[in-house]
Amino acid sequence: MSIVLSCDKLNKKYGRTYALRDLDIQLEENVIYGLLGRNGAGKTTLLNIIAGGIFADDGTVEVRGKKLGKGALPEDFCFVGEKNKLFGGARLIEVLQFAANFHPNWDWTFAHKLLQTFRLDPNQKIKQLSRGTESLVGNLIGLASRAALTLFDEPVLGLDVLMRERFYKELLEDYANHPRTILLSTHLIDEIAPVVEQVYIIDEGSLLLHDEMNQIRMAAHLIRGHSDAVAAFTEGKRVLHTESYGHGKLAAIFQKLNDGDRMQARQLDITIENLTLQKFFSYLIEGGH
Ligand SMILES: Nc1ncnc2c1ncn2[C@@H]1O[C@H](COP(=O)(O)OP(=O)(O)OP(=O)(O)O)[C@@H](O)[C@H]1O
Repeated sequence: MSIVLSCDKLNKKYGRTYALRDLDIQLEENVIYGLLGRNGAGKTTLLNIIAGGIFADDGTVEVRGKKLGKGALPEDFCFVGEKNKLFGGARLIEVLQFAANFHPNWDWTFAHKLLQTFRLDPNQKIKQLSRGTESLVGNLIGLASRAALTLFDEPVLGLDVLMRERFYKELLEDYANHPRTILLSTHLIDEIAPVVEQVYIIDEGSLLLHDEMNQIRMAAHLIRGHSDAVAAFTEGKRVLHTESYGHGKLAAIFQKLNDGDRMQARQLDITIENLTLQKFFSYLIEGGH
């Protein structure tokens, strides 16, 4: 598969704080990625560097094998930022007409459908929109642009459940017909689990994990049983977190289990459950360094 975007050893410091530290990220063609990290992990900094809004102190960004110069934008690219800088005095339709000029694959039929789906009035002035509605305008542009590389920073922040669901549905349906590279940065981890194919998890500006969602699903487990049994079962496995209760213990592990492991679990009277992505993320951040 070909690489669309490659960030190599990105560093960005604000005073003494590292916003990014030796961060490597590679995005392949036609994959939906999740970019996960707690507050201040460096997600927005990374996206802003790719989008040319700020400069890295060190490291490179390459788009389709070509180094991105200072201030240059990737070709056929759309960045939907957390704070949309849309023109307050303009009407929504004017903003869409402006955006359409920048995106060679812009689809007006899809844009009009999204106006209805997101219940947006094309004649309304941007400054009259609520915060959530303004996010929807950004999301509409991100989807209708059909850019080969689309980055969304917290796209569902401030949206109600119905609109969040509509956004994910539209994204998945359109992606199925028009595959492209999409990266979604978000806090709402369990919500994006069914949407994304791969995740990058960053913490304190560094990469903690890059994996396919399917691999995570197959390897993230919660083990429960007698303390000695859990200790015996988890020996040699990657343990992210343990907790004791009475004579019992639970352990969060990140390890694919084979038939032998499952037989051992039965013999030791141990139960195995799948971890949600949210739980896996918390345990990984707390103890997985
Ligand atoms: N302009 C700035 N001046 C000083 N420090 C900054 C600036 N922008 C970001 N930082 C710091 O850099 C680090 C990374 O911030 P960033 O906004 O990239 O994180 P984030 O993962 O997007 O967080 P959130 O999910 O809360 O939006 C944080 O410690 C933040 O305080």
